[in-house]
Amino acid sequence: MKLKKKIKKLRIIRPFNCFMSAFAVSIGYLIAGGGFYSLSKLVLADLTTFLVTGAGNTINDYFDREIDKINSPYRPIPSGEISPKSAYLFSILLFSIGIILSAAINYICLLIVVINSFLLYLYASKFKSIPFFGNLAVGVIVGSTFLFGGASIGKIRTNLILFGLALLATLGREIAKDIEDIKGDQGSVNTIATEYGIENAAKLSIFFTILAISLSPLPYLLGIFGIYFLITVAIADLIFLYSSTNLLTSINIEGAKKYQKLSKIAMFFALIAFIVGSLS
Ligand SMILES: CC(C)=CCC/C(C)=C/CC/C(C)=C/CC/C(C)=C/COC[C@H](O)COP(=O)(O)O
Ligand SMILES: CC(C)=CCC/C(C)=C/CC/C(C)=C/CC/C(C)=C/COP(=O)(O)OP(=O)(O)O
Ligand SMILES: [Mg+2]
Repeated sequence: MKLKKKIKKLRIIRPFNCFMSAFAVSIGYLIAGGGFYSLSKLVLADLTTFLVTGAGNTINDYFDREIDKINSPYRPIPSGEISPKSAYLFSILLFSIGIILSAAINYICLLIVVINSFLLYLYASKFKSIPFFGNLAVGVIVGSTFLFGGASIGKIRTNLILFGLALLATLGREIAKDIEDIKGDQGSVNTIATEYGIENAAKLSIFFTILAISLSPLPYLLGIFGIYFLITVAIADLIFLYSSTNLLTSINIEGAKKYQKLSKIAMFFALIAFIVGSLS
């Protein structure tokens, strides 16, 4: 029973996001030409990313513990499963292990992890309350997963297009998530939704999502990936498009909730498309 409770507490790191981030790093590694010869670097990079993502999600819940009593009362801290102090210390431990592991890869990876760790901490404690800038910080961090995968074998510039696509799609999703969180954010966190209204936030969210969709054929048009990528990424684009039209027709908290969940599924299919592209 005790082990079950401990495992349940680990949901504070949002394991699915940790795996998804590490998966993106593996894709960046593959596309940059990583092979079996440097698998140890890939394993270290994936583990580092899993831990730093978990640390970022945990410190986010620590600083959001008051607003999450309204926005997400089921999360581990507001539900009383984990004390704020334990969550804070656990997050710092994960950041520390991630930084140490990245030093074993190379200096570029160490630099990326230190920058991302500070950005994740500052996002949770300060940037989240700066409209748009907070969303942009999350987009940059998510996009950096592809750069980190290439950096593990010394090729940081290889995945700049994937960085841009991930940044734009994440930016769209984060702005919509702030619509979903507007009740708890009101009066304590300044977001595009709280400062400029739900309708403007929805339009800006859809703008960045459509921009990401429009640019998604670039890896094919530039000859980086083949036709199988184009076919597979079209699935992701269709889900992004469906989620955006959904939000456009129901510009409210429920519409934003549905949009951001569909958008995450689209992101997963986009990752599959990148894998297909790198293997075909
Ligand atoms: C159009 C096109 C091809 C776009 C590319 C989309 C793409 C590949 C995006 C990157 C996906 C990725 C690597 C996600 C990492 C995991 C993740 C969902 C991170 C976001 O975390 C912050 C978020 O606010 C956490 O909230 P929640 O997901 O609701 O727990
Ligand atoms: C490449 C390396 C070394 C690390 C990457 C680290 C990554 C990809 C982290 C995952 C994405 C990320 C930026 C998470 C930040 C924490 C977070 C949950 C942001 C969203 O916070 P809120 O706006 O409070 O939304 P919630 O309602 O989901 O808490
Ligand atoms: Mg939060």
